[in-house]
Amino acid sequence: MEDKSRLVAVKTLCDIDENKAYSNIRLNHYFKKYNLEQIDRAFASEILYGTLRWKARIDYFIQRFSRVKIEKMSLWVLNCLRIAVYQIFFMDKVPDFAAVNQSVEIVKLKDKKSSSFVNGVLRNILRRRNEFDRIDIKDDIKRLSIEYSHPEWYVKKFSNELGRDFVVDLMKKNNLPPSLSIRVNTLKCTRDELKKVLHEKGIEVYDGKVEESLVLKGYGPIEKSEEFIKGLFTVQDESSMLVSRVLAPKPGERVMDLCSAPGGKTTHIAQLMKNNGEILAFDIHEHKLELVEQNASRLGIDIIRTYLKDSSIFMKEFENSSDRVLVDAPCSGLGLIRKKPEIRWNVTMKDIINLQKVQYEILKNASRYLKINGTLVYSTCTITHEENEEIIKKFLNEHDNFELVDICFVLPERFKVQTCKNGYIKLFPNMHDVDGFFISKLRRKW
Ligand SMILES: C[S@@+](CC[C@H](N)C(=O)[O-])C[C@H]1O[C@@H](n2cnc3c(N)ncnc32)[C@H](O)[C@@H]1O
Repeated sequence: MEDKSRLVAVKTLCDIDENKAYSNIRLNHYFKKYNLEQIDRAFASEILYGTLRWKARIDYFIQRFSRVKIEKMSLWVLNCLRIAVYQIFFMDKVPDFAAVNQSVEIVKLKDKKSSSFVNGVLRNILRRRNEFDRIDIKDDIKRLSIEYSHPEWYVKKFSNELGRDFVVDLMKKNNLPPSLSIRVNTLKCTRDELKKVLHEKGIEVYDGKVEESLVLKGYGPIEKSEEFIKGLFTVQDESSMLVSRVLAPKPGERVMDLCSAPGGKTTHIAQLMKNNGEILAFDIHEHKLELVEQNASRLGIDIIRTYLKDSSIFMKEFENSSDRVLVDAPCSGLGLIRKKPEIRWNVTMKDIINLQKVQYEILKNASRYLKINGTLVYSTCTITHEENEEIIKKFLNEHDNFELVDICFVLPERFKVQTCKNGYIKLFPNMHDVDGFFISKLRRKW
């Protein structure tokens, strides 16, 4: 089997469909297993992420040309069809015959007798390729769901909450691969210094919207670069960088980060504290806490102590002890659809409702670890009001010793939306060109 890239894409797609696996983790697993070169990794990633993004649209088209219902196909067969359709309609440089033949070859690896079926459907599709844009659905929500390849519940929910035009714009943005932002490790160098070094290496690099961010275009495997290994930067989205800025920790303070892994914000907090003070970093997963430690060590940070704990259970020993507490809560992740397109297919409304419970418990506990006048930041990488505004509203109803605090002055101009003076912001990829995020800041009054 020559074509390992496409094979890796099909295997990863099947893992995601079968086990709700994370795309990046499975992809890396197969990259190593099949020993893929950089160029093949890039090709596999493009096919995988593109297919995931356009899955509903691709499936709709496949169904039109197949007598067998999609639900009746094996995942192996279906994903071989999907990647071929993606290549035919979304990748200019792939010849049709290569897309078709390679999928037929991959099907044979597991299911020889289905190869003629796959060949037939794909040849049919090629003959009537001009019909790809035809969507014969009257219902507006259902049609948008196919046209922009998002689940119906998503289109319905956010059309109601944010308006139809906004959601169309959001879905368009969700379907575009984002640029890569990195956070300069200001403990080791300045933004200008790192920019110069990367520029000299031929990387297209620009100042980002946050003080310590750089945005890279057309980058390679940046995490293998000498600068990364030396700890001069961390890969982090700009909206995520704003969280630690809103927390605004100072050198010498004690900060608790209750959901810390893999440490993006924890290490940023350490940076803002000039590696002076104390950060207690909690998480429920041991293997993820190891990442916090590895990241801290690479970045030259030594004020972080990790704790394997369930933050939804109150820890009496930390009561009234901290200047600042961060709750970067586990959430549905719907703000990250650009980077992890599978999230849209894996999350359900039931998940969102279930997450509310743990989010609220962690926030409630967090409030008890603060000293009087202490700062509490609650953030998520999702855009649902259930996991954001509703949590804060309930918290304030039950905690009259807390108030929301104006955060406008810490935000770069571009992010100053109306609500920031009321103590919170919600960021959207289509409005702010960053991951979708919610950030709120509270103060303990007494
Ligand atoms: C949004 S991620 C945190 C990202 C992290 N703050 C960063 O910037 O790199 C949420 C984290 O919460 C952890 N988590 C989930 N439930 C938890 C719980 N009950 N107690 C502590 N951590 C939990 C997850 O393992 C995950 O690492």
